[in-house]
Amino acid sequence: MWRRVASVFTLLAPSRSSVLNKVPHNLKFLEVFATEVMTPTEDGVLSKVKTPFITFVLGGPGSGKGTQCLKIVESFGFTHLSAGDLLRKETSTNAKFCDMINDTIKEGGIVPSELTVKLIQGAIDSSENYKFLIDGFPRSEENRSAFEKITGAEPNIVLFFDCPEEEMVRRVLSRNEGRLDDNIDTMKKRLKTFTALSLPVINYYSEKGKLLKINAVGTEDEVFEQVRPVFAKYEKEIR
Ligand SMILES: Nc1ncnc2c1ncn2[C@@H]1O[C@H](COP(=O)(O)OP(=O)(O)O)[C@@H](O)[C@H]1O
Ligand SMILES: O=c1ccn([C@@H]2O[C@H](COP(=O)(O)OP(=O)(O)O)[C@@H](O)[C@H]2O)c(=O)[nH]1
Ligand SMILES: [Mg+2]
Repeated sequence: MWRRVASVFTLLAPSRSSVLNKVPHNLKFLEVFATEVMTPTEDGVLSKVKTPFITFVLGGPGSGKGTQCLKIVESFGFTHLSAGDLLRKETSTNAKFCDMINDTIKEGGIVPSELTVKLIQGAIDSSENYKFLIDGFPRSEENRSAFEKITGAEPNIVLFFDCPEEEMVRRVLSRNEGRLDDNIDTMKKRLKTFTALSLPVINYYSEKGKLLKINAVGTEDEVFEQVRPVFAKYEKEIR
């Protein structure tokens, strides 16, 4: 029997009310690409539970994460959650955090993990889908450990768009979306943040054998031809 799991975030957080509260707490997403676990229902019968398939999409600013995510959505039906978009949206709906988020983005810094994780968690919980691209998060080891601690979940796979700095600068400066951070001063700061705080996360997942490195140089379609086989290979298993 297939059941969709309403929340990914209860494996280590049993206080939240969700179908996953019934999953034994020591079960984690250790198996890369595994999307089902056996879990006892209320009457004690074991049944298959479909667990969310989480892909972290990482890479420097302007490396093409968002662009490739849209293509993955089109071809493979994932739900795209851009952490940056969630934070930008929060600035228009949450006066309390508006200035803090905008100032952090303008300075090329990283917003406190608890807020970002809460926004990602809310977006996953309110989605009917079970396949997620989490774009632009985690940006630091602290982000990563907060996500694991708060949600009890880990990504199934991690994509890394590897792009030279000069190319990222070129792309960001011609992005033309009216963003606060698409200027040369902020970009320099963002690149420093990326090297100092985000690369360690990428190395962490590389050591765990979860990292899929993509050469981000080339046309959008050329880059996607490297991305496509990753999802095509596992499409049946995560359906
Ligand atoms: N392969 C590519 N070649 C040239 N420009 C690209 C490519 N991929 C994306 N872009 C452009 O570069 C800019 C940054 O891309 P985006 O997807 O927003 O990157 P990120 O989300 O990593 O910051 C956008 O204007 C986008 O249209
Ligand atoms: O998990 C996140 C994601 C984004 N940001 C902030 O939002 C900015 C823009 O992020 P986004 O992912 O939209 O930028 P991109 O890399 O796509 O250009 C970052 O530089 C950070 O200041 C953050 O603090 N935490
Ligand atoms: Mg982006």
